[in-house]
Amino acid sequence: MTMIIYETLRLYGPSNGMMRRTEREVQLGKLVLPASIDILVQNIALHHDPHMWGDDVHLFKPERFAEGIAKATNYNAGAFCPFGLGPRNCVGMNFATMETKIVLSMILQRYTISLSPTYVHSPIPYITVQPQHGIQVILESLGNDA
Ligand code: HEM
Repeated sequence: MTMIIYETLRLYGPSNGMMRRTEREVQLGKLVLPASIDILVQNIALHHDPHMWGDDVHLFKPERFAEGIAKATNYNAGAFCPFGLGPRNCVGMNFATMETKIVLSMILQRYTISLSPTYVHSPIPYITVQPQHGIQVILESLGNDA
């Protein structure tokens, strides 16, 4: 389940960028950034970069995390940052991950989930990344009272 959550956050994490401000002039690769400018660091771009993830970057492959985040990112700490990075990263990270696991476990004990034929795959950035037309799913009861 952890691998599925990671891969979902990689491809469709709600955050598509983090704001930062330069305190002083800094060199970033070939770029020289002046002091006091705002930068939008697009984690969504890092998560979709084939140089980091390979040619299958756009495929939903939870197994890429089978040996952990470090291995999946080839030990590049910045390549996977759905909750941001550094001292101002998301304070809700552990809560959100635990909540996701609890909710999924509760649903999967009672139902199977499949996508409805009416579902149209169209994630769009609108403050957060969202499914443009919603996510229509079909829940089928497993017939137990778990
Ligand atoms: C899947 C769920 C979530 C994702 C992907 C997410 C992602 C993020 C990201 C990318 C940032 C910016 C971090 C940075 O600038 O480096 C952030 C900040 C923050 N998040 Fe979340 N978040 C999630 C859930 C939550 C929840 C459930 C809470 C509260 C219970 C929360 C509270 C915060 C707060 C307070 C900040 C600001 C931290 C600061 O500026 O020091 N987040 N989150």
